Amino acid sequence: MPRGPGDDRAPGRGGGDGLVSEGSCGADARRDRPRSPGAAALMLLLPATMFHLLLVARSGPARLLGPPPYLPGPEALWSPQMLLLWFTWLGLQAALYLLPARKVAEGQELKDKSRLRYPINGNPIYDFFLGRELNPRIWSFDFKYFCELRPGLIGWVLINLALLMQEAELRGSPSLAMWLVNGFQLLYVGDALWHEEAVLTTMDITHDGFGFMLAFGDLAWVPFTYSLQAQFLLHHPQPLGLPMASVICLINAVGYYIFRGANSQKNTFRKNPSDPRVAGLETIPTATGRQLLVSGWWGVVRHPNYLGDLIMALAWSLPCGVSHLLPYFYLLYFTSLLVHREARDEQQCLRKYGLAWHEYCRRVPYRILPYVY
Ligand SMILES: NC(=O)C1=CN([C@@H]2O[C@H](COP(=O)(O)OP(=O)(O)OC[C@H]3O[C@@H](n4cnc5c(N)ncnc54)[C@H](OP(=O)(O)O)[C@@H]3O)[C@@H](O)[C@H]2O)C=CC1
Ligand SMILES: CC(C)CCC[C@@H](C)[C@H]1CC=C2C3=C(CC[C@@]21C)[C@@]1(C)CC[C@H](O)C(C)(C)[C@@H]1CC3
Repeated sequence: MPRGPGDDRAPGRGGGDGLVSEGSCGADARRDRPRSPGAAALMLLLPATMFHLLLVARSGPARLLGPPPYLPGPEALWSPQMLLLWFTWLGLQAALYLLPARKVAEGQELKDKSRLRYPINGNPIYDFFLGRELNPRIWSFDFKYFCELRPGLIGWVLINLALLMQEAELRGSPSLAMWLVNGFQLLYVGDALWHEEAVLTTMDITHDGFGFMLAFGDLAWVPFTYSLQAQFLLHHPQPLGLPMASVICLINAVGYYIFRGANSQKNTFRKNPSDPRVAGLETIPTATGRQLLVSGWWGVVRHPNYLGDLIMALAWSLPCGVSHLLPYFYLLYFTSLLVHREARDEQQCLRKYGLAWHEYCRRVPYRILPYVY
């Protein structure tokens, strides 16, 4: 297909005009996707879970495993003003996304050897859940890339801030636990935005379609479920002494050090294997010409970045004390998400690298937690 106006792909074989199409830009993410019957259930269960968590967080007993303390009336669930506010927020983020980009980065190589450009300043039910379009775009607006980092993540820390300010109004000043949760999660979101380009090498951008999971995940699950600890603390203040707060800060620092170190090492290596920061690392050659790191962070376990992320998830829950299970929901959900994600990535890498991946698994036998898993 001839390259039309607004084509956002770097030169390469294949057609496509930057619009969503069946061509290279409309790459179909379903190619090698195993079927799973759970998608329909998840599309009902996930919104219900999110509402249950938010209702329980506001209730006195805060019993995660019990029935919701009350069911709000329609007037509490529907507000034209809130809908307008949400679309205004989305519109603002979309407008900021469309501002002239300081830099334009190229994405991962597509099947037709072309690469999409991203400004740097997302069976019928199952496909709907996991998405069909790998790169849903209208001209240069990439819906998956836009949703991945901006409205949900920035919305998450804004909700946290609103809860911190509400606690200040309620109790005179925010609690130390609320400050910690706000600070840790602001660091996490700020890091994601600072390393915006790194999202181009994540599975969501390179492999997953933009369907219900990523749309709901980015726009609802992240802002309203990831702010659960702050929600809980507003309604269930927790005493936290400086010694314990210091230990929790250390745990978060260790997690962030591993998370950032591992992600930056792999992303630097993928962008330029000769970069002095990674050139000395031991690698395994593969038939694709790409190499696999087998020393450094990626020689400890096969997903060191997941380990760092999980350690931070623990640090986000600890300020909420141990009297309730609710604040640990994120850690439980996130562990299952990353275990499932690691298994999906494992299958993709086995297809990509064959014997080289077997050799990597032999040399680095643990997936996420050394000597455990
Ligand atoms: N907070 C949240 O809700 C979530 C956070 N995350 C975080 O997102 C980050 C990215 O995770 P994710 O997108 O799953 O994927 P990863 O960043 O872990 O990337 C996986 C890819 O990295 C490459 N790779 C794997 N092993 C090696 C190696 N030894 N040497 C070189 N390249 C290797 C492979 O791709 P290739 O070889 O093709 O380059 C593989 O497919 C993680 O830190 C994770 O914790 C993820 C999901 C949810
Ligand atoms: C609702 C479902 C059960 C689960 C939906 C999962 C999504 C919420 C996550 C899938 C991958 C994500 C990533 C991040 C946020 C959560 C989602 C969208 C991420 C942007 C968080 C910040 C990190 O620094 C990152 C590495 C950029 C993450 C990329 C993956």
